[in-house]
Amino acid sequence: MQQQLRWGEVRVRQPAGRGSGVATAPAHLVLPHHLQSRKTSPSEPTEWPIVGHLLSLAANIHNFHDWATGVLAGSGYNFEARLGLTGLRFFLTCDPSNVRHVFTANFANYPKGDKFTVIFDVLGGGIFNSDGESWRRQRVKTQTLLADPRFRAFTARCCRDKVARSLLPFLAHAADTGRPCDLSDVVLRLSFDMTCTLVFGVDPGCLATGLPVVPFMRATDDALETLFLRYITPMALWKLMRRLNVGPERKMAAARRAIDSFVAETVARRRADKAKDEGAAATDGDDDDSAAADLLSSFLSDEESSSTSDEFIRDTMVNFLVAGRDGIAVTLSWFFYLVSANPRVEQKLLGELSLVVAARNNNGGAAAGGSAADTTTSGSGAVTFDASETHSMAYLHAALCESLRLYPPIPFEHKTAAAADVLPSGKELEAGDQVLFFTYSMGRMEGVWGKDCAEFRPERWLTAEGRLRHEPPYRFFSFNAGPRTCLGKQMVFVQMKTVAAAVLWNFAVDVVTGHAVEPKLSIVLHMKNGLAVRVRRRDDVMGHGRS
Ligand code: HEM
Repeated sequence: MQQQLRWGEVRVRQPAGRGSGVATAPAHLVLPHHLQSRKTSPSEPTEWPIVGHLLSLAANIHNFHDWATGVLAGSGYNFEARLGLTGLRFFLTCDPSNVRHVFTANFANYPKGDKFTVIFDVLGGGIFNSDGESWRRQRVKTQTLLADPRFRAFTARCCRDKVARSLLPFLAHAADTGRPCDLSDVVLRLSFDMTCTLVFGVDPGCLATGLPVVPFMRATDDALETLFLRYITPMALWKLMRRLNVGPERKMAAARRAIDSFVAETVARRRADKAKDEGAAATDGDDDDSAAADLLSSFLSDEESSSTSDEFIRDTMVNFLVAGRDGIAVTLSWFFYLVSANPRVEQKLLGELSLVVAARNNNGGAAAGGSAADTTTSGSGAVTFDASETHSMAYLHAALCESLRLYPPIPFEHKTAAAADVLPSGKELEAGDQVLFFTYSMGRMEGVWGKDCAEFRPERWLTAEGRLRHEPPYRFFSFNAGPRTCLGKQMVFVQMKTVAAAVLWNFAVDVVTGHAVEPKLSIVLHMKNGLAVRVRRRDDVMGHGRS
């Protein structure tokens, strides 16, 4: 029987006198270098002639994040992916020393770059999409807006109210009917409503009864989905689709129209309200202390904003929306999934919450900084927690960090070298070389997080005294590192702890048996099949309730 040939091997005629027929010879003996398949370790994908690593990528695309993690683990945290004759190559890394170098030490050599700006055109000239002086100015302004004590108080209040008025009643209804729900959709709607309230001062009502389709939310979903396709499609091709208004680019154009018209209407309304308020204040001779604290209002009340174009305001607000809406939702989805699979952690979280409730009861029923009536029970009779109470919950904080380590909402970061450079791992980069930093993989490397790196173990974030342990951002990279570190980190913990505490205390969350939970291939680490769960009221959970 004729022997099956492997890729990269070729049949050669046996020289006369050594028998007839064909025999196989290693490709490197007969093919030019660029036509040979190459592989230096078993975990490394094979590099085929003409297509490079594309075949391996295509074969593993359904399991991309874990496959890439295996490749990086097997190749010492660094790997160069080459896409054959396209000439494209990407250096993949999850090496903390490379992160520290690129994001901090040699930050100036790694701007977002033109490619990012072109792909993410929906972000306009906003902070995510800018470099240099424009970025620096926007960062200072954003820092000021987010650090304003009025905005912080508004964030805590909005989140607690939304949890009490929408989330807990929704879950109570799901528990009473016993029907499963997609918790990842529920928290995405919650986070979209909260983020729109904080950014625009408008709650679009995505988490209303019946979970309605909200065109503005649908438009942002469509835009994010198309952005990922742009990332993996040759630029000339998606630009052609954009010109012809076909395929995903048609969806993107419609999404942009919907986003732009929502933002334009909201900005116009707010400018009109502001003019009215100023007119009234001039008549009364009174300054308005109760002015709205959302970011758009604060932005417009700034002196300079009267000369700021509507286009720039649109870009700024869309960037805030994109920053806020997915991170919280994605983190909470994975958090509830991990907690439901780890009863030991769940019990420790309930134990920590019991102490808060006991302290509240000793205090006459009032949470610190608020009255008992508006901070402890929602309309459905469920208990909510105030930011002043969740602030001290170190174990809950640690469990959220642990979730962010294993499932970072932004699973990879992309940088292009402006000038030639040598990375600490030894990799020599030329100007224009692209580097992909695999945050998802870094959270799963034994050399970085220890032998138990695959386990969900919040204790790794705590000192022996139970205080939070600081992890440098180049190891815990979920919020980025260096001068472009996430500006929303402090506020998202306030929001996520408020949501997580209320859900955990009032409900037991069980993932529906047989439901396959896996990451989606996207620029954001959503769940591919959602998170089908059943919720039960804690009061009804025998032998599993809180102490
Ligand atoms: C769990 C939730 C969140 C996570 C995991 C997260 C993570 C990140 C990451 C990885 C980046 C770097 C993105 C890049 O440059 O490619 C970033 C940037 C940023 N984040 Fe967040 N983020 C979250 C929530 C928020 C929220 C709620 C806000 C508030 C509006 C926010 C504001 C920002 C801003 C303004 C930047 C840009 C910083 C700059 O380029 O200088 N983030 N975030």
